[in-house]
Amino acid sequence: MSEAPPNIVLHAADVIKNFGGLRALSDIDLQIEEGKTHAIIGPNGAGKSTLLNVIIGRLPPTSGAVVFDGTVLTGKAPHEINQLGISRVFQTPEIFADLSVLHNVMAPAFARRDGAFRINMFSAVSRQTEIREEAESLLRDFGMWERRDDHSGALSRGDKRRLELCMCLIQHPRLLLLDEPTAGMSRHDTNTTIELLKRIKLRGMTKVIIEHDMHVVFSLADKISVLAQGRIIASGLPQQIKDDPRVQQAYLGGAAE
Ligand SMILES: Nc1ncnc2c1ncn2[C@@H]1O[C@H](COP(=O)(O)OP(=O)(O)OP(=O)(O)O)[C@@H](O)[C@H]1O
Repeated sequence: MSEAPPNIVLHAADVIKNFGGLRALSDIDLQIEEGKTHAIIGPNGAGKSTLLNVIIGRLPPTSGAVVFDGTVLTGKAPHEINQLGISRVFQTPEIFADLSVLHNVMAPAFARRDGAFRINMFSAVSRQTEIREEAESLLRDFGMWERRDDHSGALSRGDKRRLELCMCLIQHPRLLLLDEPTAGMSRHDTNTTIELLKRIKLRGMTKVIIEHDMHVVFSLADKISVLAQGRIIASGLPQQIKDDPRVQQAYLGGAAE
């Protein structure tokens, strides 16, 4: 019996991005399978953040298109793309510094995906209880429970990143984009985050992860694409990428870990 073809949830097709005379992305063809963790790696300046910004609508591609679950994202505003089920954890955490940790996690859940706002007080109250319980459970999972009433602006960089991850997860995205999710974390917090991201995977969430830390990449990725000078030079299973001489040449400086 032949295997069913994988469900491609996101497809960046023939994407080119120029900044003036600089070509940051060239002929990108990237397919992300549903339920998988796809890492994008590459040296500094390779175009990883630009690619993520094109996917989430922060940058328009010069040409080409990004399609998410049959919907063309190109031309849509970032909030519309978010409402379709794509969330992103940024390199610099974007949190509400004046709110408590718990309220930060609860806030994104009130922004309904269809943009509607319910005035029915009874459903609003029960919804609020539901959201609070889920936010509390996420904070427990992420080891942030003790800090739930703290002022978010006072958190360490690593804690802000974990907080932002909780803020994404409460939106139940279909696709989670992680831009260096463990940057600024201690090795212990990095390992805790790896374990949590593995658990999210068990819930079937698709993830695209940009990461410099090879320990994180090889702990999490089902598939890896390597960007160098704006082009995808290799795409495959982690072991294939490790063994690929082009990757060792371009990214790992001639010696894979
Ligand atoms: N807004 C911009 N305007 C002009 N050039 C840009 C802009 N954003 C990125 N670039 C350039 O595009 C290229 C790709 O940058 P990008 O930040 O996407 O790389 P990266 O792989 O994410 O790098 P890093 O790992 O250092 O974050 C670089 O040459 C960068 O200088």
